[in-house]
Amino acid sequence: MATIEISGVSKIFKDAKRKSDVTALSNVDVTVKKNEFLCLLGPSGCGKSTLLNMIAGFDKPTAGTVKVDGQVVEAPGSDRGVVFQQANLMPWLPVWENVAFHLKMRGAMKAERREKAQLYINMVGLTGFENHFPSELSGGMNQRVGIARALLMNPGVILMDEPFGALDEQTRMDMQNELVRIWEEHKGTIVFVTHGIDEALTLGTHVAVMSARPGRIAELIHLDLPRPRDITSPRFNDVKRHILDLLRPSGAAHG
Ligand SMILES: Nc1ncnc2c1ncn2[C@@H]1O[C@H](COP(=O)(O)OP(=O)(O)OP(=O)(O)O)[C@@H](O)[C@H]1O
Repeated sequence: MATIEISGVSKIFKDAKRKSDVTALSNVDVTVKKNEFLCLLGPSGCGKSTLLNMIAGFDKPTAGTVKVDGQVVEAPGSDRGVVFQQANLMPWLPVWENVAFHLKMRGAMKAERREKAQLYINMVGLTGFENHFPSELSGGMNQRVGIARALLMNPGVILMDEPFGALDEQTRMDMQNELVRIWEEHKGTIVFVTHGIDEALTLGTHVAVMSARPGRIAELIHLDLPRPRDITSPRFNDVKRHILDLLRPSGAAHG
């Protein structure tokens, strides 16, 4: 069964101040199967975050439906973990308490929280930093904490909105490799928003190339490339060239 089914989804934002509406998404259909890794790729403003927010349950479509495991999404839920561009950690809590935060909300005892947190801290490569505070860690490490926090609830779906966008190039590449390793180990369905073509091609099993105004899926590409992905390989560059064509305004119009 498909994990995520997006059918005929449109989103219109009412702009009362300017008396004009913004059609952020128009008639989007995408299906993401269990354990697939879908990258939403497209230019700024094409509606990537809007689509992700609707899967997360932060917002609702104007038309169409978003289903996760057959249920229409009405609100956020622990079956979907979300990682944003900024980790949004609680600065007054040490790493392990941030990672186990949702468990605390559920009333879990300290010993259980500490034990569970350690599993996921180890998984994201932060062993030894359990008692550090967010301000004592680098941006990349803070993002690892955010990823560990999302993984801890063992959600079937992880939604990531440009999680490595604020990191330097080297850290971003390290984090991409880490994420693929975690995904291969942990499994689960991932939807990952990016405007980096190399990032999408390094990570995904699929890339949904989006075009702007109004946002729609120009093409859903299945990435049949071996892992680890070699960004210098001819096949990688063939797909990259095809995506660049799709993203050109004329290509998108015909896509
Ligand atoms: N709450 C809102 N109210 C009004 N318009 C909005 C709102 N949220 C998004 N939009 C508009 O919808 C369109 C899509 O925005 P969205 O943030 O989803 O794009 P994006 O592809 O994620 O962009 P970026 O890559 O720059 O983050 C944009 O034109 C944006 O201005």
